[in-house]
Amino acid sequence: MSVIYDKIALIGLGLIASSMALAIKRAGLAREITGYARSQQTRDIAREIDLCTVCDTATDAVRDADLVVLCVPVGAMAAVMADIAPALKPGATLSDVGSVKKAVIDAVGPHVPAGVHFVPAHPLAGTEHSGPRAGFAELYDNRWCIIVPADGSDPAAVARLADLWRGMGANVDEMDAEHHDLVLAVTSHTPHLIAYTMVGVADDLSRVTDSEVIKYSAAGFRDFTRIAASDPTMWRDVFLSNKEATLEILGRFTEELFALQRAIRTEDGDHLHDYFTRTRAIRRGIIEAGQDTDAPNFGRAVKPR
Ligand SMILES: NC(=O)C1=CN([C@@H]2O[C@H](COP(=O)(O)OP(=O)(O)OC[C@H]3O[C@@H](n4cnc5c(N)ncnc54)[C@H](O)[C@@H]3O)[C@@H](O)[C@H]2O)C=CC1
Ligand SMILES: O=C(O)C(=O)Cc1ccc(O)cc1
Repeated sequence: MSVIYDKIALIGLGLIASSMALAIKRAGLAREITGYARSQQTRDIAREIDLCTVCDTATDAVRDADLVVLCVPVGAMAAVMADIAPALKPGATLSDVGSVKKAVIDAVGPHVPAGVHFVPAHPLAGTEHSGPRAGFAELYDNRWCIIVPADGSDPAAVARLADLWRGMGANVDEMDAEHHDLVLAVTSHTPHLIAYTMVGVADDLSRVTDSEVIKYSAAGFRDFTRIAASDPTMWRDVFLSNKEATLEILGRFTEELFALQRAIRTEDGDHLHDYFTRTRAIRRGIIEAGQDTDAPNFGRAVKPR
């Protein structure tokens, strides 16, 4: 791989940015990587692990950068952008990795100076861990990165960012923001909410079940607890900023749940059997289509020890 951007600036040095820095270095995709995080502690850790050139202000990090990537929680993107906007180099590309796209485009877009190319993106890869120590170079290998070109995005800037993500190991697709947010509400956001709920229910019952919930956790519940350990700030922001699509999917989810609840109450075994037969076919279809790669879901990646 060869250099795609001379200088890349990563704002927010958590799981996603640190994995980007390691994947960029692995493939030699940039000559220089700078980074900034709000907390002194995070900057100190990033320096200690030699992640990138860590700056004490966001404006120092983005100065002269050819690509700036916002890697902060979705709700923090607008404020960060307002701070760095005057320091962006004309002709630079600005991107982000937020889990929601329409709200980010609406919040960040108005701050983007003329002459800066805004190309939002979202890598469909992550874990429940946070912070600069959580990153690993393989996180994006064989995962999807969805690029969501804003209206009037420069095709050359889009193609260059796609090359960067491919260089980091990802497969790249394009989608519009609204469609992205609906697809992610189904595949990621609502499942996270269900996991949070299930773990909350188990916790509410803990007086009755004592420690048995943990002791006898089968794989399904263990996955729920893993997901429910994800960063609370990040997920608060995801739900508040993908409100419409999440509520739409939750509405459908509760309708189906009530139908299953009724089938159990009325002992309608045919309903249950038909439903589970249908869902099994969906799972098998995913496997036959080769969509289920080494990890059973895109968030299953585990940091190699
Ligand atoms: N964690 C995951 O599995 C995935 C997360 N994302 C998205 O990536 C973004 C970053 O997530 P992670 O790296 O997981 O989070 P993280 O919690 O590991 O890191 C976030 C970083 O942003 C910094 N930060 C927070 N607020 C800030 C502010 N106002 N100004 C400057 N820095 C600030 C924090 O200090 C931290 O360094 C989020 O927008 C999230 O939606 C996308 C794909 C997967
Ligand atoms: O850890 C998991 O299971 C995930 O689902 C990771 C993840 C979280 C948020 C995203 O926007 C994309 C991927």
